[in-house]
Amino acid sequence: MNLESDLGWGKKWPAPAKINLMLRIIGRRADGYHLLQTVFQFIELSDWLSFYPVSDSSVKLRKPLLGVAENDDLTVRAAKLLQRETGCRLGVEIAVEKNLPMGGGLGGGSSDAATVLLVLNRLWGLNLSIEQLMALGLSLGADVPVFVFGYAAWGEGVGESLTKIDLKEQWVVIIKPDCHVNTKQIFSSDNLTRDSKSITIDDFIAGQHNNDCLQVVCEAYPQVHQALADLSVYAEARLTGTGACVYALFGSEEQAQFACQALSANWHTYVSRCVNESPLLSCMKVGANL
Ligand SMILES: C[C@](O)(CO)[C@H](O)COP(=O)(O)OP(=O)(O)OC[C@H]1O[C@@H](n2ccc(N)nc2=O)[C@H](O)[C@@H]1O
Ligand SMILES: Nc1ncnc2c1ncn2[C@@H]1O[C@H](COP(=O)(O)OP(=O)(O)OP(=O)(O)O)[C@@H](O)[C@H]1O
Repeated sequence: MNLESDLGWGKKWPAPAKINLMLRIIGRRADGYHLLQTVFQFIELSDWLSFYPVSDSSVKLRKPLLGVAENDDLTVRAAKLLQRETGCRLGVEIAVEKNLPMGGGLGGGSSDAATVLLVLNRLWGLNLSIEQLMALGLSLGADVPVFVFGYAAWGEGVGESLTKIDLKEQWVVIIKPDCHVNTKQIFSSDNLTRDSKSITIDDFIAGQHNNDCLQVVCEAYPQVHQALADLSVYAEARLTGTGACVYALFGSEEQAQFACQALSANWHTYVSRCVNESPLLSCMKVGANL
């Protein structure tokens, strides 16, 4: 193996999805962003990113995503942000294998950005700390910090104040209804609950799983309402983030596959495993021991 591949150039790095196990909106900041209480857990379902050296300081995508201009892509924005912040003059070509549905509430774009921050920090030899990368990530989107943090977390603030939490690692069945939910549109709704009472981690563990975006999302997107109804035949069905994906947790892979198979006649479904440590973090630990 040569030095380039030892470092991780050309290797495939995961950008896993997240689910929100509950989401409460407890206030709103002067800039319009909402103050949340949420619980993040990762799932193994991932996009995969590879990085290739280039001879100049350009940042480019091997193949831009359909419907996303190259310079708007969160991967490109993350790489350019790192260059700006550190003065790094190295460039990169990024290849993205996109598996996570866009506008699904699974945080795919945010996770792609976090993978770029963490992996290029290593490949470009920048030595930024996790805290510095989380702060940079926050400027790209409220969901980016948790993917840099790398552990299941109780999230507060706009989602950036994170406390590690150990959750049961169950199996998850996800339905992706045939619609893209625009996060900004949901957070702008006049009908959104913005004054939920704060709860504690113990309240969540005792069973408070509500998502304050649920009603507004279901009113705007009847498919999401129908997906929740169909999934709740098998287990408690919940919305992740602002949707559109809905999910249910199962104690075993067999139970999850059973529900998934029945639902897949009418819906686009996924089965995956919930994990407390981000698959990216697990991968980076292996890399660090080379
Ligand atoms: C719904 C969640 O996915 C839950 O994890 C996140 O809160 C959303 O995170 P995100 O998609 O990374 O959000 P951003 O890209 O930062 O913001 C998208 C839009 O959502 C709104 N937004 C987002 C997060 C937040 N705490 N309050 C907000 O009001 C803002 O209007 C913003 O214009
Ligand atoms: N690499 C990327 N992957 C996915 N979407 C991206 C990416 N870069 C930019 N975007 C834009 O971000 C939007 C949200 O995509 P994402 O997959 O993160 O959905 P989401 O999980 O619902 O997140 P959000 O809550 O931000 O809407 C997309 O519709 C797309 O326009």
